[in-house]
Amino acid sequence: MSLVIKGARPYGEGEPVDVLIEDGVITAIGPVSVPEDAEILDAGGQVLLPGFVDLHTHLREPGREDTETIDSGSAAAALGGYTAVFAMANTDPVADNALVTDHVWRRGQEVGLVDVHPVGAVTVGLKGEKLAELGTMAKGSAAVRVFSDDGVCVADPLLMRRALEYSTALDAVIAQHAEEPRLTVGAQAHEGEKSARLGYPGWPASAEESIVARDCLLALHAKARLHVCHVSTAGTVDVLRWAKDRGTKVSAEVTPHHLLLTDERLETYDPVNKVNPPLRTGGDVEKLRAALAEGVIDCVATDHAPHAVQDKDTEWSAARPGMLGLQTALSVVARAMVEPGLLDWRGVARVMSERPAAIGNLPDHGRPVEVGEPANLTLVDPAAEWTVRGAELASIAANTPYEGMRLPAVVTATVLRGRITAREGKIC
Ligand SMILES: NC(=O)N[C@@H](CC(=O)O)C(=O)O
Ligand SMILES: [Zn+2]
Ligand SMILES: [Zn+2]
Repeated sequence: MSLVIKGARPYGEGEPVDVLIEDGVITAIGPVSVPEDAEILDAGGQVLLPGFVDLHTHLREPGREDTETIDSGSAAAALGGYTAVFAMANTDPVADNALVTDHVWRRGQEVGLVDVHPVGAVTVGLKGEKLAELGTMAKGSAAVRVFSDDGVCVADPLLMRRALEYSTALDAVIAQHAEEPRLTVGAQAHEGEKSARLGYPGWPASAEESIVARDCLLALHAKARLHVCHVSTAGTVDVLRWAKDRGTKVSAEVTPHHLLLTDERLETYDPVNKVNPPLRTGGDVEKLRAALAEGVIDCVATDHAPHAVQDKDTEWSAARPGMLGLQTALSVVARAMVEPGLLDWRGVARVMSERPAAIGNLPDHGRPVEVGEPANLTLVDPAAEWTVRGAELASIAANTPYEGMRLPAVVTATVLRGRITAREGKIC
């Protein structure tokens, strides 16, 4: 099986080249002689990047298949340019044992559109009381290497310390949803001028920053790897910089929505804007963008969080937090980072593919677009624009905060191990 991508610009640099892919591996770059049986993908000078890797997605299977399944979520991922995603453990039942994590992995391979790597829960039932069997999940067919109680924080410092210590023997990383629960009881929105004026109970920046600081110290002393989920405040950036400077093995992600949207959206009272952690201020957004450009924040992760209409389109306080993200991530990053000149396409490859693949221990993703490398690739038309319509996205749920927005940059094809999984907005 061979595929030729004709006239693509790797990383958006230089003159267009042809890329020959045989048996899932890039075998030639340049002007290539096209094998007779080869499939042709005409790139027309578009940008060729390594396939995107999402460290943080909620696929809702098992348990809430009315909002997303591994099937529908894989389609959304492929259409968004992803070749690998990490599916969070807050399903029902919780992915706190190898039975569930192996099921998620197997189902992802059956669907075959994207590698679905299950995240294992840190604690049994996400209850924060006792450690789950991390070792059994690591040894299963899913070979789990990322553990997280995302949705809730591992708040108990002793449990967090034990999880970090235990993870070192598994070469795993603990991904923390940093939210001190005692500081966010009843919280509904970023605690600030907007929430005060509009009457939303506040979610203070310090609830995130205090946990990140604590966990960085625990990780440093345990010589363990910590990953901070969905960084949302300027203060967290300062803590991360301080921790990295002292040699802490800490990595961090930021979501597309925290790079683009602010608590100005609270004015609408529309729960489509409700998310955890909450949308912050313009000043936070500016600092998050700079930190991502600089590398203090390592990568972009979507925190794709589908919710049913009845759980979302209700009064603000009753609505579930979370937003769709897989199919809009690239375009939002283009708007927030590429258009203002904070990242070029090589930088996009770094934050959406290379760094997340390295953090998630995926040897075959996030690799350079070079001969001998696995053909996990994404083709992007940087000049195109599109209008977001929740109903037209591949997800079962439709809770996008970008409804009706015109966004730059379109994913025109995704290639997984040499096979086209998505092309011109359609699943292959
Ligand atoms: N981000 C959210 O607002 N919601 C996530 C949970 C989480 O990421 O904390 C969800 O599972 O819906
Ligand atoms: Zn979270
Ligand atoms: Zn999440």
